[in-house]
Amino acid sequence: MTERKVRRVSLIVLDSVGIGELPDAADYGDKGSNTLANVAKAVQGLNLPNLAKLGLGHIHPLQGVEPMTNPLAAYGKMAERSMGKDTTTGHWELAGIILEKPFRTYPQGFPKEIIDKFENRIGRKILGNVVASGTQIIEELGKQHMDTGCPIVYTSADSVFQIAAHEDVIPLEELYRICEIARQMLDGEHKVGRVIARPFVGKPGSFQRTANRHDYAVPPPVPNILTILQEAGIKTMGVGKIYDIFAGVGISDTIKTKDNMDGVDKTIKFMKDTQEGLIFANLVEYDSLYGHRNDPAGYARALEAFDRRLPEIMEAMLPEEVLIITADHGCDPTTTSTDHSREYVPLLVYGEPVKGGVNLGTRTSFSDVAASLADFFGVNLKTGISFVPEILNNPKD
Ligand SMILES: O=P(O)(O)O[C@H]1O[C@H](CO)[C@@H](O)[C@H]1O
Ligand SMILES: [Mn+2]
Ligand SMILES: [Mn+2]
Repeated sequence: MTERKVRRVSLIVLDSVGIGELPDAADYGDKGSNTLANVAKAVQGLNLPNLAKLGLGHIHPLQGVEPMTNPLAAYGKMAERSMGKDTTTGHWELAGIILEKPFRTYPQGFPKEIIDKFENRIGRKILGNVVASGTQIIEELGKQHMDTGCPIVYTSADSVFQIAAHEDVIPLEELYRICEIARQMLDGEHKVGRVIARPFVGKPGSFQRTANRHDYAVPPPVPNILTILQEAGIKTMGVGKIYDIFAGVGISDTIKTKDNMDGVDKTIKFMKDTQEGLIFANLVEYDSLYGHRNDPAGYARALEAFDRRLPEIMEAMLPEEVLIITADHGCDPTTTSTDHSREYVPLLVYGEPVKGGVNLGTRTSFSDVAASLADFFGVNLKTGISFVPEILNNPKD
């Protein structure tokens, strides 16, 4: 057991904010993807003065983001070691879980025997069973769904079984129940990463998805850094999707969010209310509203909105606190693909305990974050390489 070095760590995941193709990106159809750099180019330069001050411009050339002299944070980028590019795999690796076997995906839809069994169990036929973008598939099949009462099943490049239904046709309660049936069924050989309820409202031509989305994840392997911290009596607080991504395992407290700015508000609320532990936040809109929807201008605005809130987050920090800003995969909105991209993620580590300006280089796994959390909190974890020795101010040894 090492010595505890900080009181609190705030770990903020900017969902899908990748920073350049991984060496094996071509295997995933993602050659040339670079979410941050391509968004910056598409809008002729990003206005991110606060992230620039931390050192974002040192990680990769980004139009409009200068590499400042004396950056306040230690900076680098991380490769994903697990074979995947989905949210679950990315977050689990940040928590020290390396998936040897990727979650199974269904580029041709789900096998007949699964669909037959599912239809029998829920007492309704289904529509779709294809790879699709969620907003497009409800436009395409929404009317037929309303006429027949058949839910729409679709998947993506991620390991997901998504069920879309109009809230007036299949009430939420029933939608959640049929998702639980799917979750139960999709085990063993067909253990998909997530079953997702995708309710929507409105009329044909103007359907809108609602905030009643619900994710049913497979529970993560243990131990991981969250369960280890919890067992050591260190509180773990999830903001936004974190609780769902870990199926609640290793999460002491959780708070839901409406959007990115609410995610920042709730993160700051935890920072004000709790004096110690890990605050683990996910800001999902980069991915859900802009990355998957191929909207670089919206993506840029959302990055700039976060940047404007960064000083508030920094002010809420304790003297013995470290802020880590990173991501879970890419989702380049400038490529034709509407799916995630296999990318490096940025790494910024800031706070009084940390030496600014240290180049943390190219890390071989996201699990270096977990190893560093273990190091900061003085607990043991066997995965990843801690960057704490490289950045700690006045190590007490
Ligand atoms: O296109 P929509 O429905 O937003 O779905 C996207 O969101 C899913 C889960 O985050 C991904 O697998 C992708 O399919
Ligand atoms: Mn994600
Ligand atoms: Mn996504």
